[in-house]
Amino acid sequence: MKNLKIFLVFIALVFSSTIYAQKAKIRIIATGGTIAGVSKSSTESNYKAGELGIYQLLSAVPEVRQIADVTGEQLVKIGSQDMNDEVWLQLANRINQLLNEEGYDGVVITHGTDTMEETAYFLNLTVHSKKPVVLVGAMRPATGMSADGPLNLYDAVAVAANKDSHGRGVLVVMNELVLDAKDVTKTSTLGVETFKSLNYGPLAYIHNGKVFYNRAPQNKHTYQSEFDVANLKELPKVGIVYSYSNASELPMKAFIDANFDGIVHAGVGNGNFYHKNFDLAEKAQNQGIQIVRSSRVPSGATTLDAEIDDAKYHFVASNTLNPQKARVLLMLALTKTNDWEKIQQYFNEY
Ligand SMILES: NC(=O)CC[C@H](N)C(=O)O
Repeated sequence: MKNLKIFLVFIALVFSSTIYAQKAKIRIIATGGTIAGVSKSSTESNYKAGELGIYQLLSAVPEVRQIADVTGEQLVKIGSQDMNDEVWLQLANRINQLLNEEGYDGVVITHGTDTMEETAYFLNLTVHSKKPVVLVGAMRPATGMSADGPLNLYDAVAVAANKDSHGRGVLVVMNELVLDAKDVTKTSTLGVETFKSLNYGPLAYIHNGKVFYNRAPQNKHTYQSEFDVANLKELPKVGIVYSYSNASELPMKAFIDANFDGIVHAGVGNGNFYHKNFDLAEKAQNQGIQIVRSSRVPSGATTLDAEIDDAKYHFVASNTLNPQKARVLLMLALTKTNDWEKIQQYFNEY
């Protein structure tokens, strides 16, 4: 009887230690945003983003400790409208370190939603690992009624700890969906269902912490990426010019005069220009400023049956990349080359 008891305790110990050993080691990097936002009352719509620290966020979801071995660090505490190249470079380098040198199995980044899609795409091109990197945020502040942050954070850790998430590039987890960095975009200023993949649909849905994948991104990313920011102190200067009827040429002119390295044109329809901006863009390209033809239309590509002959003007078609993501790829492409054909190749591959 005594031997049986010792045997059972031994089995329980071995069993629990293997369960513990199997828990993925996940690092959370906190940057701010509404997920860490605080308002005066639970119904207050006016709030301050990025107030709470990482361990305060985690205390709202103790359940994450059941699915992963979670630790955290605070990189910055900002609303993501203030996201910038410097923080992007720090973030990419830190994630590469955590995954490739410090033995973490996955990284979750808490982030404001305003520019989350840009950060996701930047990391998709600069993190070199198959391990999951997940961005997560919230639309309601942490102190709001039915705050969406705790469930989103729980889901993000579940996705980061899931073996099926490997090799799918950087992911955005919001509102029980997994969305890929290239296609995801914010579509509503207020709704919790704001993030959508308008061209290809979500990669997976999540229910009770279980992740059900439907597809994998077809473009190159993360472990296949040839972009490396490890030794960069800054990124090339690329601006965005927005088009509309009777558009002014002043913004395009200002970027040219300020010697920007590239301009992304958020054109109308299939990437079309107001004629005065077209003339300026042609002139800029001849001076060595790269022009990417994107569109203000939320979905579809700027390539097929375009009214503009890109090969003639040496313009680069953004394909399905929206202007803010086309800017990210153009900045990274310009760290490698100033040849428009090579840049177009990057836009076809990434
Ligand atoms: N829902 C949000 O996260 C918006 C808050 C803030 N503007 C940000 O992007 O950080």
